Amino acid sequence: ETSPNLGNTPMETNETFQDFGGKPGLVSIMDDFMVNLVADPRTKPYFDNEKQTYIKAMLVEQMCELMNGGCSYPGRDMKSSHAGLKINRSAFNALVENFQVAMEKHNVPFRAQNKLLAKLAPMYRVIEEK
Ligand code: HEM
Repeated sequence: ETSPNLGNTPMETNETFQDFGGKPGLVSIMDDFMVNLVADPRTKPYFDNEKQTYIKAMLVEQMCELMNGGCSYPGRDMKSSHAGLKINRSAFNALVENFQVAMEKHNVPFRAQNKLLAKLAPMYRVIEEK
C-alpha cells in the first residue's frame, strides 16, 4: 500500500534502489545532500536550522518508498510541507543540483539518478508558491 503523502507512485521494481546502495547508500547520500544544501547560499536559508535532521530522515523514507525499497513514508504531504516557503523554480533547481552532486559523489549510475529525478520533477507543481 502506497503512503498517502508520498507525492508520486513508487517504481515497479527496486532496481534503482539497489543502484543507490540500498538503505545504507541512501542514508549516506542524504547526509551529503544536506551538507550541500546548507553550504549553498541559495538553499542555506531553508535548511540551516534545527529541522534539518528530521527533514533528512523524511527524505530517506520518501526516496526509499519511491524506489520500491520497502519503506513507508510517514511524513506530511508535499503541499502542506512547503506551504509558506515561497519556493520558486530557481530554489527548486538549486535543490535538485545539490542532490545530483550528492548522487554523483556516491557513484549512482546516471540512469538511476534520472529515474528518481523523474519521480520528483512533477512535485514542483504542488510545492511551487504562486
Ligand atoms: C521534489 C522536491 C522536494 C521533495 C521531494 C521534498 C521533500 C520534503 C519532505 C519529505 C519534507 C518533510 C515533510 C514533513 O514535514 O513531514 C520537506 C520539508 C521541507 N522542505 Fe522539501 N522537498 C522538496 C523540495 C524542496 C525545496 C525546493 C525546498 C527549498 C529550497 C524545500 C525546503 C523544505 C523545508 C524548509 C522543509 C521543512 C518545512 C517545515 O516543516 O518548516 N523542499 N521536504
